[in-house]
Amino acid sequence: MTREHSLLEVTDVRVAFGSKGFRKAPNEVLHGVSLDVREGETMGLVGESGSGKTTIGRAILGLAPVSGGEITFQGRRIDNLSARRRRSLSRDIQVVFQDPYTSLNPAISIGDTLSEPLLAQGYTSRDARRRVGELLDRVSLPADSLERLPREFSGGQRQRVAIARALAISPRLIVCDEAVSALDLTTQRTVLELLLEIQEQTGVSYLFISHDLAVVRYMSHRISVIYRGDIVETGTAREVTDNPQNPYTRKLLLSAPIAQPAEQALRRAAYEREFASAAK
Ligand SMILES: Nc1ncnc2c1ncn2[C@@H]1O[C@H](COP(=O)(O)OP(=O)(O)OP(=O)(O)O)[C@@H](O)[C@H]1O
Repeated sequence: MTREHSLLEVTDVRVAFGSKGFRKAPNEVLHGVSLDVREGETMGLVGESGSGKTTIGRAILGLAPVSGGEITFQGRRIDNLSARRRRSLSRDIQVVFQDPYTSLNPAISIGDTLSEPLLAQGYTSRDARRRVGELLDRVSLPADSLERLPREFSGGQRQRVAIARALAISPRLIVCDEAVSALDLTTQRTVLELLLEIQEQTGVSYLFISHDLAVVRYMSHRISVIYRGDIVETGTAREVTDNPQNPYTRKLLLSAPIAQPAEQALRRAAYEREFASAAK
């Protein structure tokens, strides 16, 4: 499949912060980033803290100032949309954030949280109620969740609510920004399985952003690696993790836990040899 078939294309995107302040030099945090997400695939975006992952997600959502390059969705430019057209794009592109404790409004019941995007898209209250029931079922939350407030749910359950809200109006793309990072390992696993099942059933695409290469490898068809605002490597999940071309990717791999300790030791030794010879 070529880039012409991409659902989302980010091409040479630059983002700089702080340029409006008096005498403040703009701080460019994305230096011409390109990546694409195809229909029905999970594109993983991995890099260490501060490398620019969230900024890419925010640029796609129209929440970061794009100073160069372009972003297209289904072939149409979206980095320069009016607020009204941006709102209508939320039908197609949704987001699940990291923190299930702050991403839900604490004063709004789960039922209202889920019906709000449906009513905004013109659902009647009856159709919205029916759809909310389906969504709760889809993310395996009990039907009596409707009247309850977010504080009555665990972190994993709240993340299920956030996923149900993102799914409500059947988007084509969900940006998952560290969507499981705040959860314990067992809960992470069940939420990841849920995301995979949903993709299988609906064909939704994910841009799956995480600092954790093990999680990204598990979820993604392809992976882009970002380092200090530049994409340094893109390939299939297997290419990037079995045969990384960039030294930074190899470093990330060393810190990612893998199932076979012996393989990890070999990888580490090869990496250390390579760096020792590069340093000579
Ligand atoms: N609104 C902002 N104003 C100024 N600088 C910002 C803003 N948002 C992000 N940055 C800077 O941009 C850089 C990239 O941040 P970003 O949040 O995209 O990184 P990240 O890879 O997602 O990191 P993390 O995994 O820690 O969330 C950082 O140096 C950050 O300080």
